[in-house]
Amino acid sequence: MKIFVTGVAGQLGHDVINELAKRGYEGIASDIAPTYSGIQDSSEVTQAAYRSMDITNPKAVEATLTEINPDVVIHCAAWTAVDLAEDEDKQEKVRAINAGGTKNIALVCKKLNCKMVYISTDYVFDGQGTKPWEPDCKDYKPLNVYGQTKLEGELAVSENLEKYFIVRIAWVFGLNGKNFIKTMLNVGKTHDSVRVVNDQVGTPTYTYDLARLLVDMVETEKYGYYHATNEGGYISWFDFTQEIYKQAGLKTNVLPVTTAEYGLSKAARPFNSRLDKSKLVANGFKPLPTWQDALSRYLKEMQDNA
Ligand SMILES: NC(=O)C1=CN([C@@H]2O[C@H](COP(=O)(O)OP(=O)(O)OC[C@H]3O[C@@H](n4cnc5c(N)ncnc54)[C@H](OP(=O)(O)O)[C@@H]3O)[C@@H](O)[C@H]2O)C=CC1
Ligand SMILES: Cc1cn([C@H]2C[C@H](O)[C@@H](COP(=O)(O)OP(=O)(O)O[C@H]3O[C@@H](C)C(=O)[C@@H](O)[C@H]3O)O2)c(=O)[nH]c1=O
Repeated sequence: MKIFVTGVAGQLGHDVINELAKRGYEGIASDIAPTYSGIQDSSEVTQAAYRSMDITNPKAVEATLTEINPDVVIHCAAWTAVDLAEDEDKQEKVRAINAGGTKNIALVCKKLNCKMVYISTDYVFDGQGTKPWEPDCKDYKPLNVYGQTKLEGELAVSENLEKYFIVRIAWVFGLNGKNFIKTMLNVGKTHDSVRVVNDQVGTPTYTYDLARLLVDMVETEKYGYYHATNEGGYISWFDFTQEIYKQAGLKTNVLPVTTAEYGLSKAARPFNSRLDKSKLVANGFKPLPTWQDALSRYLKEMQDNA
């Protein structure tokens, strides 16, 4: 199988290419930079075949994908800076990447009759109530520009293709790129205490674990919508921070606050980001390990790469 992966200079794409290499598949890595610009951790992705491609350029997407003619595209590239996406002067670019870029890829996948995986987010929902969101629920109501444009990307895939997987994930952490854990470790080293919201509830996703599931998926024809995060239960960002400091051996005091009390975010975020993952097991896929276990392996991975 030949698999084209976008967003390899980010968290998830990096681990997807490494998972493909581990399993003997031909992975072609892509991002917007002229050459691979992710972490130099001497893993396979640093040596993989690489194609620079701006997903917002339809001609470039058509030419690159047609030349490569992959069996599968795993589309991980996105604009992921949630607060910044709210800025009036950024919104056009955010939409061009998350919605337009995804449509460009979907249209070529249709022509080539190849499978497409689109990675989406808990932020397509409004977070009302406490019931976990099911993957086939259509009550979309994004609260922010990032979520709205990711939803537009989902629709571009589902309206144009039949051979697709739309996989919604949440609260992502991986070696290569920015995430909440890295932010909290930095804050923890310089502050005695930190305020963290305890009214937004979800479950983190470790890119290393998710990459395994995504490759399992593309080996099948079990198309459709899925939710995938680590197991281990639903938690708040406050709970997550407490466990991060505990496992990292930091003594920083974590103070629980409501989103209103925190007051520093530009973008509104869903309170209820609980994702129902039962469809994974129902369709024969192996769930991810617990987030507590994932966090411990991640802290070790970071230490080994320091
Ligand atoms: N991070 C999270 O918490 C979550 C992420 N997701 C989704 O998961 C997927 C993977 O996320 P993650 O790995 O964290 O993302 P990252 O932000 O780490 O990586 C995204 C990559 O896409 C690249 N990119 C941006 N614009 C373009 C473009 N025009 N053409 C080509 N590449 C481009 C970025 O490059 P550059 O940095 O130069 O802009 C970056 O390297 C995304 O679809 C995201 O929406 C879902 C839920 C949570
Ligand atoms: C840094 C910080 C954040 N927070 C809050 C802000 C926010 O509500 C929550 C998480 O902060 P972040 O900035 O990491 O959140 P955010 O960037 O919104 O994370 C989201 O990213 C996108 C890409 C997704 O798709 C989502 O699944 C989710 O992972 O924690 C605190 O309460 N205290 C703090 O010190």
